[in-house]
Amino acid sequence: MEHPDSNPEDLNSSIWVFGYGSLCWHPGFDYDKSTTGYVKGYTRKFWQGNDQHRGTRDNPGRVATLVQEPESIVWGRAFLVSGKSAVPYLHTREGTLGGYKTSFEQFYPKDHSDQSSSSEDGLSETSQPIRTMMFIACPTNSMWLGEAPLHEIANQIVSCKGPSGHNAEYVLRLAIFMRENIPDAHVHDPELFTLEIMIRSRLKEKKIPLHVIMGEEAPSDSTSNASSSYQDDLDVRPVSRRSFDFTARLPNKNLRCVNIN
Ligand SMILES: N[C@@H](CCC(=O)N[C@@H](CS)C(=O)NCC(=O)O)C(=O)O
Repeated sequence: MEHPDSNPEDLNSSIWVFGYGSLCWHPGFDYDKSTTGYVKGYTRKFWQGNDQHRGTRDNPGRVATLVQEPESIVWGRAFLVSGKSAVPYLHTREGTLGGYKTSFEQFYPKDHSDQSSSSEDGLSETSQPIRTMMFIACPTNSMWLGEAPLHEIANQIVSCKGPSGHNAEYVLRLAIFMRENIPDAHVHDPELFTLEIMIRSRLKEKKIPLHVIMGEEAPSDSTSNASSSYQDDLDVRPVSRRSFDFTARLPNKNLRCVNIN
């Protein structure tokens, strides 16, 4: 892990940013291209508290961070950003408001190879690893919640919501993104998908309709049938694996606390 002091980002040049939480399905900034892939030596945990997007000061939600784990990898999505507004936006969203710190790691595109690649942005048929900036929550930040049994984390997530929506939406959309875009996603991150099952089960027990959690309109058939059974199948239309149509299908909502201008 490199630290930014040795490599201040030059706002006039392009930079790759790695996302592994809401950035996968809700980047919130313009980018030139993006691709899926992974970083090595980390595991994804829902150990960072959040009262700006998915919780409140009195009832903070849990969002993703990375914890170092030598033999693990974390799949996510990298973005090539060149605009001057993306990096300041991310520092505000992730750093100032989210308690995350900047670090730099090697990102391995899903089609990477150790062969040399001449492309200027590092992406080509046989892409080499790419140096990316990412945002990681450290245990010393004021919102850190840390480790807890997964069932307790599931209970907390199901009971939290904030200005950007329900905490359960945050986890479910990440799980859906991974399942739809990462090969064998469940193999690489069993904890994410176990948490997804726990959350879905608790929502079903509480009879909380998924469209409410996901901030979507009620499915058309549920309005016609008053006694409709619990809607536990997300209206997830087939997504193209080519260009992340996934994000195009999300309800168009800006992060209320941070507006990119
Ligand atoms: N840094 C991680 C996590 C980012 C993240 O989830 N940040 C939260 C808290 S600051 C956020 O922006 N949430 C927006 C939302 O929940 O819609 C990533 O690369 O995706």
